[in-house]
Amino acid sequence: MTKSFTTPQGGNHDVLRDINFSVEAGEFTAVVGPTGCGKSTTLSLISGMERPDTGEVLVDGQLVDGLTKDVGFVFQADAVFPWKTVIANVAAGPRFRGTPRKEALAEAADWLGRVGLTGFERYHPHQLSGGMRKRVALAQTMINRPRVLLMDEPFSGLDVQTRQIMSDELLSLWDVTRPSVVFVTHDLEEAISLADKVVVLTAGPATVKESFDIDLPRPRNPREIRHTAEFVKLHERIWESLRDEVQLAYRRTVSVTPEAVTPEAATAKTRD
Ligand SMILES: Nc1ncnc2c1ncn2[C@@H]1O[C@H](COP(=O)(O)OP(=O)(O)OP(=O)(O)O)[C@@H](O)[C@H]1O
Repeated sequence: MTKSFTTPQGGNHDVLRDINFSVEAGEFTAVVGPTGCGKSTTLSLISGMERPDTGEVLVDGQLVDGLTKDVGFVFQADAVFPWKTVIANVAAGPRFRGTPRKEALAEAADWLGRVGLTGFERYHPHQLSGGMRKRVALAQTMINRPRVLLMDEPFSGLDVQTRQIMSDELLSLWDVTRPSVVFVTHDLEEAISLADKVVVLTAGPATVKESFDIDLPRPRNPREIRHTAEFVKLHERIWESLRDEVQLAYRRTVSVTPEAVTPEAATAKTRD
């Protein structure tokens, strides 16, 4: 698929160019690429929030044409309702679909147990730590049992230890309903430790540069697997592919002068 946006100057900014990859049912795919290359845009197209200019997104062979309940989304920012209690946040999806209140709350309590938040049902999100709010967001999404789970840097903003604990918990939750996952991250170690496949995107316009199978054993402890020789070898191979794109994207940002601030101008400048 291809996607362009109109720039504030009225020009055309090609964000995705012939991007093409598939995720098998129940597969965990991580997408890495330099900053600003089009990763979030890719997720918006898969979710149906945005439409591609050319090409199409298929989920289970069905054309994606707008948001569906089969696709769940966890963003960088916590998408929880600040005025609702933790349990009401998690019960929101089933309630919205018409599940009776008592049943929805029982189901929500169950999911809160799975993410280690039993006892915090009556708290409000601002009374929780960042890691706990992420757990609420995960339970809020997983309770809907999406067949496809899209995650956009879900653990950014958390400290390193909490991030690793959340990775661990994510894999345990994923095991419960086994959705197909597309997980966008800047962190290559995080990508390898979680995924079955890592897709490397080029500096924008994004296209798939290479795709790597991660044949590390499961069940996996994402904290411990990082110290194995197989992990280090995979990291070296994938970083080799990603490094050039990161450097290209970086050179573009530093070569943009105040009079050449449009993305097209920046691209033209670095490609001279
Ligand atoms: N709605 C929009 N209108 C105009 N331009 C947009 C829009 N959405 C994204 N862009 C542009 O598309 C490019 C890719 O953005 P995107 O957020 O997809 O990148 P990303 O790889 O997720 O970035 P990061 O890693 O920094 O989060 C950026 O240059 C951005 O400015």
